[in-house]
Formats: sequence, structure tokens, C-alpha cells
Amino acid sequence: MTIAFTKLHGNGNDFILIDEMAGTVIPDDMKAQFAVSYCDRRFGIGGDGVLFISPSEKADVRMRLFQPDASEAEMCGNGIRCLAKYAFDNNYAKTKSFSVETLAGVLTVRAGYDSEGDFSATIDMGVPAYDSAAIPAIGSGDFSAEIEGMTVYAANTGVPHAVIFVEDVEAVDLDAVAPKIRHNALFPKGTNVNFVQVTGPSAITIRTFERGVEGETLSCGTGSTASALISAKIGKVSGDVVHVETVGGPLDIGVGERATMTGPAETVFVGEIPL
Ligand SMILES: N[C@@H](CCC[C@H](N)C(=O)O)C(=O)O
Repeated sequence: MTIAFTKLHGNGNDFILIDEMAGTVIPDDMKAQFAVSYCDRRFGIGGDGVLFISPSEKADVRMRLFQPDASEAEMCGNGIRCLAKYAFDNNYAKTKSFSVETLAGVLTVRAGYDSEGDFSATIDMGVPAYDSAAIPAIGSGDFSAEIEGMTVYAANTGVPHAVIFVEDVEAVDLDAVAPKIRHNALFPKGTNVNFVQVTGPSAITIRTFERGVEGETLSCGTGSTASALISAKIGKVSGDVVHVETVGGPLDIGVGERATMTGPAETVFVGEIPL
């Protein structure tokens, strides 16, 4: 017997996708350990997480994401675009616009290919939360705090994100600095950590240290969304759309009352795991 999988990435944030549309492939109590084993880049397939696509009672499809540290994340911006590509390519989505159930709620996706054959998806990321209780973070009102000499803002865009503005993102020693914020007691469920450099009137460059991966990833969709929204909220950028340059590629974030995220997703390869 074998388990079929598809490897996809969104701007280098890479995922192993398991198709459970026709029934459970990995029992729920084994999904976390499956992610630990197969996200390993030397002893497994390699990935920043494992996406499971399955039928939903509330939406067209359901997405679950298990991470290399065995945690399950409520939402994943790059992951939902990868799942959208898989759903679109496999006709699980009957139209270009469809809905995906996540632990952070049901989100609407608009997906398709352009004239050059490149896939992209726009996700309605919903209404962001800045309130400390909703992040969750200790404090009251919109979160901001001084941590380790840095001014830290935060938002929940499906998962918690801390945002710190710097002059030069390249100069940040992410592995040294980010864990102090990621594990800070002000964030009871931990947080992802984004360092942000403003590069233009409506443009930022970011680097993200991810909870669950416990390291830097090449891109983070929810982190890009949180960083763009906070940049707009505190007046560091203007306009309706913020262009976010991540290490692995660009994303466009709509910073209206409801946030949107537009970006690519690509299939890398398909394979089978022998049992
Ligand atoms: N890479 C993701 C975010 C995945 C969840 C995150 N690591 C968490 O645990 O909060 C994205 O593209 O949004």
C-alpha cells in the first residue's frame, strides 16, 4: 500500500498535501506525527507543513494544517493558495470562486490561471483583529509593547503575528532575536514574528520567523497580511493595496476593512509514500 501526496509551494513556503476528499488517509490522531516525520527535510519529504484537504459541511472544501512541531495551525495564507490550486486543478472547486473551511473560519477564494498559464489566488482574509484579547496577548486595547528594546505591534490574521519595524531586514539576526518575541509571556499561545522594512509609499519587505516551524520560512501569507495591515494602520504606507516582498516572492495585500491576499501557488512534484 502507498499514500499519494502532492508537494506544492507558495513563494517557497512549502507543503505536502494529502487528499482526503474520498475518505481519511491519515487517522486524525496520527496527523501530527505524520507531519513531524514527513516535514523533515532529510528523513522525510520536506516541508513547512502538511495540508489535508477533505469535504466540509460548511464550505466547498476543508483545510487542516499540521506543522513540523506537531501543532495544528488555525490558518495558513500560503497554504490556502496551495490548497486552492490543488482543489482547482482536481475539479473539487466547480467555479473560480469557492469557499474553504479553516479553524479560523470559512474563507472565500478566487482562483485561476492567467494567459501565461500561471496560477494565482485571491483570498478574502476577513476582518483583522488588533485587540490584545483576540491576538491573543496580555494587555488591553490594540496591542503594542516594548519587548527586548523593540516596539512590537501585533495582529491576528487567522493566527497571531508580531510585527517589528526595522531599517534593514537583511541586517536582522532572525534566529537570535525572533525566539525572544515568539516565546514571550505576553503571547500566551506564542506568536509568529515579522520584521518589516518600509521600501516605498505602498511597499514593504519582510522576513518571518514562524511558530510551528520554529525558524525562518521563505514567505508567510498571514504574516504578510498582518505586516501590511499594521504598516497601513500606523501610517507607514498608504493606498488600498500594499506590495509585500517576501524572501520567496511577492504578495499583494488589500488593506481595506476586510483584508485580501493575492499571490501564486505552484505544484512541485507528486509522489507516493510506501508503507
Ligand atoms: N506559513 C503560514 C502560517 C502558518 C501558521 C503559523 N506557522 C502558525 O503556527 O501560526 C502562512 O503562510 O500564513
